[in-house]
Amino acid sequence: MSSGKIPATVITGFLGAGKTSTIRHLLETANGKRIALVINEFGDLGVDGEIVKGCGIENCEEDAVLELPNGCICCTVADDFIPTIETLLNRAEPPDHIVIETSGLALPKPLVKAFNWPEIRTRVTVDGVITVIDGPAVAEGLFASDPAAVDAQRKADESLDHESPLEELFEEQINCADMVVVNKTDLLAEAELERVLRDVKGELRPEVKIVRSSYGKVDAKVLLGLEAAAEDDLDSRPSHHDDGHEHDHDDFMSFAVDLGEVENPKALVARLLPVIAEHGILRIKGFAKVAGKDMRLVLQGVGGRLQHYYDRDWQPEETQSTRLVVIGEADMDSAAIRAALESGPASDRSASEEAGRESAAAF
Ligand SMILES: Nc1nc2c(ncn2[C@@H]2O[C@H](COP(=O)(O)OP(=O)(O)OP(=O)(O)O)[C@@H](O)[C@H]2O)c(=O)[nH]1
Repeated sequence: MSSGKIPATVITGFLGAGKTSTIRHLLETANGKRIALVINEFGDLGVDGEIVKGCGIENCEEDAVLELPNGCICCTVADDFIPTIETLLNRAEPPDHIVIETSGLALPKPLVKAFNWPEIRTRVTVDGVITVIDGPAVAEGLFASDPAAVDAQRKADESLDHESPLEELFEEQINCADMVVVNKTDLLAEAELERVLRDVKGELRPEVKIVRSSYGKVDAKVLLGLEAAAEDDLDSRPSHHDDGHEHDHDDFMSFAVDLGEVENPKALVARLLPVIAEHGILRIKGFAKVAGKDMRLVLQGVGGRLQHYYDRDWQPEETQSTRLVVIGEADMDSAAIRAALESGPASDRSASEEAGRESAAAF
């Protein structure tokens, strides 16, 4: 980059939209570029970092992945984010490019603003903000306002912010974008996709490019090198929080459950699906111990869609158990969800009796 600054790309997007998948593909197509990855995750299991570290991609060494597990990168800028970037910049061999994955609940604009902090301003620039969108979730109206609820809220208190937390986050993330990736096109009929593309386009600044993808398969050449210098262009990226209005951490919550050993993946899925549906769980992910298997099972749920696959052998130092992070809106009933998930077949439960350990945290 002509400025001599190291470029940084911010990858944002709602829970489960496909950020980690996009980053994996980016690393696979980076063509020898030395990329450092900063991963910020909501929930305390570090699932995304683990998945990327286990990827086996050439050029993707473990020390190139730094995790910021505190849930909301935009609110821990001074304590976590700036020191992490400084660490990367001060390495004997600094990276060619920094890629930052925000948690699905983070606001990108405060993060972009942080690139103006004197500690890093002269050495790094925001090459671009890339917002990954879950195409089917947009098509199903997950981020649209609920007119009845808004009306009821307005009647109750005129001064309230009338948008749903999901709608507001979606707007924050696309308002800040330099490029939007409409992902999961494999799950959309052409007409639905066209509608999503049209709707999203209507919300964006005119110069913002939209690309479509399936499983985040967008080449690094497309994603990197936008040269947006977004930190110099904050005014064109409107945010609900420009007036100093605080970013509310109480809209969403996460907690971890430990389900011991499961009989097989099918039984685990059968146990999870009705609970996800009944409680409107937004995201569930983690690793499972399957009876008789040496390999760890990765479990990924976005809304009612569940995927699982074995990624690698359990390591000797790891506790072989099923640990999942559950993420939802703040009013979800964590006690009922925990009870429902733990009431699987007795053989599935044996190892998890002491698992009351709740790492619940409201953000
Ligand atoms: N069918 C389909 N599934 C996808 C696609 N992209 C990602 N997924 C799946 O969606 C789930 C979530 O994908 P991730 O890439 O982990 O999403 P994320 O945005 O990083 O998730 P969080 O970091 O938890 O917010 C995984 O099970 C993926 O395999 C896609 O294009 N099509």
